[in-house]
Amino acid sequence: MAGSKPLSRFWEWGRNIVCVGRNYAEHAKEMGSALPAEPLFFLKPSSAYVREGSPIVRPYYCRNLHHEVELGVLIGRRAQAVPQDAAMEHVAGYALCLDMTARDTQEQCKKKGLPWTLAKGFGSSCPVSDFVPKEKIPDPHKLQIWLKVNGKLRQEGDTSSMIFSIPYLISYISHIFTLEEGDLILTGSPKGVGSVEANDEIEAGIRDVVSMRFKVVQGTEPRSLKGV
Ligand SMILES: CC(=O)CC(=O)C(=O)O
Ligand SMILES: [Mg+2]
Repeated sequence: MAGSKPLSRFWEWGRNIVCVGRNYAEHAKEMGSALPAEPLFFLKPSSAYVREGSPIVRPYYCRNLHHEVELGVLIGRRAQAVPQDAAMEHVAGYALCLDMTARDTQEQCKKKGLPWTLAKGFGSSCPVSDFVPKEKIPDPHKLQIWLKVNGKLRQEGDTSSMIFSIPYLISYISHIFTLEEGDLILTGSPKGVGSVEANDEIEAGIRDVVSMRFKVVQGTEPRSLKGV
């Protein structure tokens, strides 16, 4: 049961993972997407979580797995239709997160007008760092987030460049559905997203706060699905 586990192990709670897309202008540009007038968001299942020590598994149907480094905001208190000026009272803390994306699958989904679940919601699509209590981050809009693949810097972004601020996102989402204690909001990726292959090592961090490492492995097609 969710309430019996400490919030610092939020990945064990089985709560919602709410992802915001196109929240950095330069990332929207590199994807050839228009800037959103209102937040775009989608969900990952809670079984998408993966922690350091376990690998990121590239889905068998994916030929182009992309990394997206994002700041995660952990909800500490139920938020239902909260105004922006009260939104931060519902935050317990933060985590560094990856929104792993099967980019080729996503392109197909976009073309066919299908949801992004196959592209964004596969097992291990949400690697997360240790929990960082909010007292350790006086201003979440003044953080540098970065990501390296095999030691080479691929992404470096400043959370001050978000199009929609954290209070705006919490308020906006909480007017659509109730955010529960243990829910995590991924706030969107800065520019520099790119491919990873099996055996690559991803290292990512929030400068001076937290970092994490993950290995990528290739998933195999389940026998039972062959020919379906
Ligand atoms: C184009 C995307 O995949 C949107 C997204 O996830 C983002 O972080 O931006
Ligand atoms: Mg993303």
